[in-house]
Amino acid sequence: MASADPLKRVQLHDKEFVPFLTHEDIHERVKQLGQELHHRLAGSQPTYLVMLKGAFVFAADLIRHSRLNGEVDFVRTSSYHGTETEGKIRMHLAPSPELVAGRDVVLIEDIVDSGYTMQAFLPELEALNPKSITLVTLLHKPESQVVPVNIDLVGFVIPPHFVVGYGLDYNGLGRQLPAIYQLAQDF
Ligand SMILES: O=P(O)(O)OC[C@H]1O[C@H](OP(=O)(O)OP(=O)(O)O)[C@H](O)[C@@H]1O
Ligand code: HPA
Ligand SMILES: [Mg+2]
Repeated sequence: MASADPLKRVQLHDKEFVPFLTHEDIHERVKQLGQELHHRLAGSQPTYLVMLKGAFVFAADLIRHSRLNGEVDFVRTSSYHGTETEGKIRMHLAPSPELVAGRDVVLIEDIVDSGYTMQAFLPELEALNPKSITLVTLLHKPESQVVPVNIDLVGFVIPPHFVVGYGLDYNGLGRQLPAIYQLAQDF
């Protein structure tokens, strides 16, 4: 995994972030994940369920690389204030039941960190009776995970530092960055 230029730090609100994964690292891995999805779900017309807001950039790339003729739907939850989860998951937008019932659902997350979001959301999704659920996350922080989550595909296993970019935010900022950065004060 190539490391990004250490000189290009970014400032978001009160915090500084240092490069961690380059756009090229991410692009290469997302392409592989798309190909893996293509093989796993060959012959299916899945529903891609995108967890807003964080997963919108990853999902846009992953869906195109998977080359499967599926439908897209969106879910929106939130729980983070600054760099910490509040532990309480708020549901702002629920999935469309008709796009889940009897369908192969590809649930697209940007990150599984504490696991609280998936712990709260997966039972709600299962209650809508999908044919199958394939959980894909770009990033996974196993050392930060508090509750167990069954993840089917992981882009990068990363250390327990707060990250931004490629859809992920710090208090709303940083989602537009093409690369991924880690919180500088963690080093
Ligand atoms: O495993 P967890 O500790 O629950 O963290 C993962 C969740 O946290 C982030 O969402 P957030 O609540 O920040 O909302 P956002 O996607 O709108 O930024 C991220 O997008 C995941 O959905
Ligand atoms: O490290 C993170 N960065 C941004 N959002 C997040 N949501 C959970 N963990 C993170
Ligand atoms: Mg967030």
